[in-house]
Amino acid sequence: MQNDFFQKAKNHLNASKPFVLYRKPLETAITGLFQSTDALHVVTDFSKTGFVFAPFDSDGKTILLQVDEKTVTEYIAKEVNSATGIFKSITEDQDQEFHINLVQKGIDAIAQYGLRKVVLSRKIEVKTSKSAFALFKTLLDNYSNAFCYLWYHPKVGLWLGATPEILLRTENRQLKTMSLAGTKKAEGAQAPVWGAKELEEQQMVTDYIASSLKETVSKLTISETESVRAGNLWHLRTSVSGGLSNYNLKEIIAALHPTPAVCGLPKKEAKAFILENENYTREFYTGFLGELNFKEENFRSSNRRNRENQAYRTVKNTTSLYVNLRCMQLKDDKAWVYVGGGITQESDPEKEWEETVAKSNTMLKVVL
Ligand SMILES: C=C(O[C@H]1C=CC=C(C(=O)O)[C@@H]1O)C(=O)O
Repeated sequence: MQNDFFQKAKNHLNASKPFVLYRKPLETAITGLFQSTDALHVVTDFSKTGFVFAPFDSDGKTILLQVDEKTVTEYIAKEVNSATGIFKSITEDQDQEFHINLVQKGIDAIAQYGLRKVVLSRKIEVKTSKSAFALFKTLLDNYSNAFCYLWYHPKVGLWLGATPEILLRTENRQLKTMSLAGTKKAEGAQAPVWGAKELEEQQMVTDYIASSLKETVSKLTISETESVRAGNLWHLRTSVSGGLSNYNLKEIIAALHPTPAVCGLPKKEAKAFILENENYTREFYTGFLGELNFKEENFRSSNRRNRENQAYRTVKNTTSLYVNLRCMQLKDDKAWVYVGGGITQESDPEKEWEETVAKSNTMLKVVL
């Protein structure tokens, strides 16, 4: 079964037809969605059904993969060696100098122009001889609590990732989202002791999400903040949930994306700073991806006295979108790995550089 699943995807890739393979966090089922033509469908109002792939810059095109065929199979993850190395790219020395200067510029802009936080990132180019499918399986084996995917469209490109961050999940009129920010390298199994910089940086994301959803969400619930592990890193996470008074996905997405976990605060100024000062275009890194308006069927049986067993079928409308972090783009024998981090007044440029090195390990350890 699993061979057929991957063979079908390989055939699609060879025929230059769009598809996506993915596994949700802590699940064993992998899903393949296949589009039968190479048409480029663009999302305008988020009312259609399909798999969305959206860029960081919301002025860019959000792609919709139309589901002409769907297959699901079980994937038994292989045991992996959890050792991590330090992988150096060819241009690391120039990259380091540029990134440290960029972070310093960000800190200066925070002091001078009323920015509170800006997320600054870079792109690392490495050579790889591994196939997209081999890389995807290694992601599945290594990152069981991430959303792992392999996405392809002949007119856009080939992307892979293992992201720890949900943008949003809706089930009918229930909404769940999260604020994920703050990073520390894992040393042993113990959660780290967080510093004021990380706590403040993550709190800004929580406050922003809560205030952005104020109008559209009733009974907003904000959880305690907890430490969560993603590969060799720890992050701070707060869950946010509530009921949607008005189900308008386009509005909700516009209110959330891009959150200060990937852009900054105030949003408009931080985005302008990023577009002007990063020396590359993020494309789909720090965008979002996932299932849009899927129908989930549930069967419940009722065993009431004096009645035959009856099965009730309920259909839920669900959307599950993830932020495109810990990801890479593949082209020929090259992989571009994308990494960034949140800069605040308290940031130390050297440490921010090291944080991006640690984050890049998530992808580089599977590529090299
Ligand atoms: C922008 C990235 O991470 C975000 C998500 C978690 C922690 C982050 C941080 O500590 O800066 C970032 O906000 C990235 O991994 O490329």
